[in-house]
Amino acid sequence: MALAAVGQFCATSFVEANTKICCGLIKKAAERGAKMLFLPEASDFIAESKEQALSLASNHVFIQGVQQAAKDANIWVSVGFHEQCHEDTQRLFNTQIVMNDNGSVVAHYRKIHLFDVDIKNGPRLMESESTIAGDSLVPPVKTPLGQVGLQICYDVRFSELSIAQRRLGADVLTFPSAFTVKTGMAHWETLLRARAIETQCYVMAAAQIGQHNPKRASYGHAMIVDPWGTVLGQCADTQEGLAFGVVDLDYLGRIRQEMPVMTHRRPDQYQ
Ligand SMILES: O=C(O)CNC(=O)[C@H](CS)NC(=O)CCC(=O)C(=O)O
Repeated sequence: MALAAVGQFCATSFVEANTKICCGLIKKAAERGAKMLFLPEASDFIAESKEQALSLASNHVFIQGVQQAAKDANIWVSVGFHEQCHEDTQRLFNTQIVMNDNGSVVAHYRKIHLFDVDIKNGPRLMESESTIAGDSLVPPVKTPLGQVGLQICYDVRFSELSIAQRRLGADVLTFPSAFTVKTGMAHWETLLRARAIETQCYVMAAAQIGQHNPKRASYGHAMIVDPWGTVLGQCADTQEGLAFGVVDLDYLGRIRQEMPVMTHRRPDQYQ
């Protein structure tokens, strides 16, 4: 059994300020006894324009700061950030990394589903204009919580990816996010709990919250869901903070044994 934490805050275009907030959350999570902390998607910054994002991504203080904080606090950390691409200098990857309690990166995933949507009365976001889609599913990585499968935000809507992670051995699914307020109100908790229930995995959903800039706001409600679909912890509605939950792999094993949905699947019928 190990304690996990998810973080929630409002990133702006000030990379140093965002770094400081993340390092503070890392320290607090470790002081409370968490073995691993999950931070949101795009924790390094939320930019106001594509041009600003490209210029901010050249600043490497964020990852270095988070690595040092993880090492100092002796805690594993998952975090989302914008990653530069050497072949394409006009777009960035939307990336999640997992680092161990020494600050060394042990897993690296680039978001494969891009959020290109245009909803009546907002939001309209065209992620592919500024982001390069990743092209590989990353096998789960061994952590103090168990095997953690990496996905990001909008990926949560594509259940095939979660099923694939479960097949590869995931105990925990992670969705660092910056959900829009409108889609978050309608879908966020339902999607996360559905992924937890159908895969029988813990779900760690760190989230951005609040008004990042005049054009952009996020829903928040960072939460931890257990493999039965119970919400173990959820961040307060309006502020920066942490939520905690115990990951119990014996409980997870019992749920999988009592209702072995993975062995009941009939891919012969669905494909
Ligand atoms: O823009 C950045 O810098 C970081 N990237 C994001 O915040 C991404 C792309 S715009 N947001 C989402 O995927 C929201 C998904 C969502 O809200 C839903 O699925 O309903």
